[in-house]
Amino acid sequence: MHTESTDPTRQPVTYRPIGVIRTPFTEQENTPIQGIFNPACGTVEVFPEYEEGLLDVESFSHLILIYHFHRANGAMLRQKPFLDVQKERGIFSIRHFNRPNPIGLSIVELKGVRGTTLDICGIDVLDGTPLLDIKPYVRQFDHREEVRSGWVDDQHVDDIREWNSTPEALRHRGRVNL
Ligand SMILES: C[S@@+](CC[C@H](N)C(=O)[O-])C[C@H]1O[C@@H](n2cnc3c(N)ncnc32)[C@H](O)[C@@H]1O
Repeated sequence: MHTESTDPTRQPVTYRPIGVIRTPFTEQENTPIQGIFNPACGTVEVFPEYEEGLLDVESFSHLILIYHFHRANGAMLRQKPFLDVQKERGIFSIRHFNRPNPIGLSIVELKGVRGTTLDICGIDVLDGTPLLDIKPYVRQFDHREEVRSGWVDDQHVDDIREWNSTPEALRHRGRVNL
């Protein structure tokens, strides 16, 4: 999938983690497929050199965490998503961790700030996931009233929390492709 090129737009990009996400999850199969499914809590441990960047973070109820799927195991361009096991979808239409650049994002609830440790809930990542960035979730920027959700709408899933407790969801609990 990688193309050797001198084209400046195709050069590798390197980031250093700003911290690590601590969660109760050690196996992919047992990790929530989206944080909204499960109120699981954990912590974000920001490395000390970034402490100043946490100024004012405590005034937000929700944060967007951007991280590296460090246990991804290969890039794919098509996958069957969790909610639609019959049909493959393009990787950029689903949230699978095996992506060309294994970057994930989670909107989490911020419960408290203790120095460089953030207490969070609604997390869907493995323990030890390297954190790349934190952004505030801002209702005025991030919420949209009228949205289309592509193949997810086709599954007639209006409230994903309700779907999550159906027998169908329980049967597919081991699949983690959404
Ligand atoms: C479907 S992804 C969704 C993550 C994120 N909310 C998103 O939309 O980008 C969540 C799944 O990724 C897997 N996962 C979580 N953390 C991971 C990591 N650090 N490396 C590899 N896979 C991970 C787990 O199986 C989890 O159920």
